[in-house]
Amino acid sequence: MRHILTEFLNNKLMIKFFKRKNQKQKDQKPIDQQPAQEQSVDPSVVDSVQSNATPTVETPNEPATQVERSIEPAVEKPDVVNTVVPPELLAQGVEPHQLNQQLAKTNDNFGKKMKQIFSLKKKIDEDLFEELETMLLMADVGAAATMEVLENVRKSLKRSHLSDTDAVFDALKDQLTELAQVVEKPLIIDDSKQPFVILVVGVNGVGKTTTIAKLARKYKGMGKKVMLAAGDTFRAAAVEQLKTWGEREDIPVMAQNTGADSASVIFDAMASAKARGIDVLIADTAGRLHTQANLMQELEKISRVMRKNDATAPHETLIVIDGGTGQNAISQVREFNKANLLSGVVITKLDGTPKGGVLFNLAAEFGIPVRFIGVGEKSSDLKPFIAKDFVQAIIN
Ligand SMILES: Nc1nc2c(ncn2[C@@H]2O[C@H](COP(=O)(O)OP(=O)(O)OP(=O)(O)O)[C@@H](O)[C@H]2O)c(=O)[nH]1
Repeated sequence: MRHILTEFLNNKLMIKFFKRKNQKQKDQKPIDQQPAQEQSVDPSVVDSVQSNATPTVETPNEPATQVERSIEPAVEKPDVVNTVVPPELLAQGVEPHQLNQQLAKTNDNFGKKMKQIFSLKKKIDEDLFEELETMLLMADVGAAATMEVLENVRKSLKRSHLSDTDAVFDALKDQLTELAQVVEKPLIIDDSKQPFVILVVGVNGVGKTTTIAKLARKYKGMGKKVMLAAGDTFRAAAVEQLKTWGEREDIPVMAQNTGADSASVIFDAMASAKARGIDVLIADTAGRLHTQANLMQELEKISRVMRKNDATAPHETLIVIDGGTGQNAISQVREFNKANLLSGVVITKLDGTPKGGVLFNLAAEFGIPVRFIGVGEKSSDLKPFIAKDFVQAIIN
């Protein structure tokens, strides 16, 4: 029901936007009479999306014990944020991180566009709000989130009785942060679960295998005993990929032949993990197409079978989505969420796309915690999601 409403709002807003655009074109003065920046909102951003990275797996190659570090020292870049991470998250390996460079393409759609808009609009009027609405829609924020955020900006301006455009800029940033905070719930490994089981789902090519590798290395680096289960039994290549990677990293991988029952591979892996005192078991699943209902049923079956081993498993069901696919990623979450099994999201490839606004869309529509964001191919490029850092990186 909610997505029908969202689509309706989307259509309504887009129609309104294009009507406005046409009207503006009619009203437009000849280009040479306009200040150069007046063409600030560039619709071409919609088409300027980077294509997905080539779907070959490149596994990380730093030593497993390497602790994740920020890429650049904060002191050299005044824009860079250093978040104070609560001690309980630090204990889980969550560190302050700097994202400005990695999210530069999304920044083009937010920070830069906002600065353009505010450099031209010196008073708060409907025109300013229309420009902001256009900007947010173009940045993949989605209709429902756009309306919610702008409505809250209006309310906060009313409350604070502020009437300068700087206040709008700040209010918009605050509202985007508030929305992103809804999904800021880093994954905490519950040590009382032996093993803590993470089931990883998502369609082919989104970066699932790479994410599993990054997670395994991260937890191993934190001193945990990690095991992988090659539950994608549809494709021999997927099993081989995990096995080769596991051998190289000295991480055990439980696998059976192609065509084996995925639920039984994961069930056996759980039993073996228990016997070997493994702390974290990460189970891969087939890159099932969300349109294939039988594959969804299989996912439900995997969860059911896991519970025979441990009534509380899986302790985390993570969907991996490719941030560069925008609305498509939203549809994937919607489909997978029909079985109501998802407990976390990983958004990959945010470094190669201007579509990072999809995160707000996700937050407004589903509210499922975004556990990690992928901002590069190295294992250290899988970052716990911290809303303030994210917003500061895309609006600075
Ligand atoms: N730039 C960038 N590339 C990434 C990121 N995450 C994954 N990739 C790349 O995306 C490609 C696909 O990743 P895979 O892990 O093979 O994706 P998959 O979902 O397992 O795909 P299948 O093996 O086809 O099921 C690889 O080239 C990865 O290196 C990321 O956060 N940023």
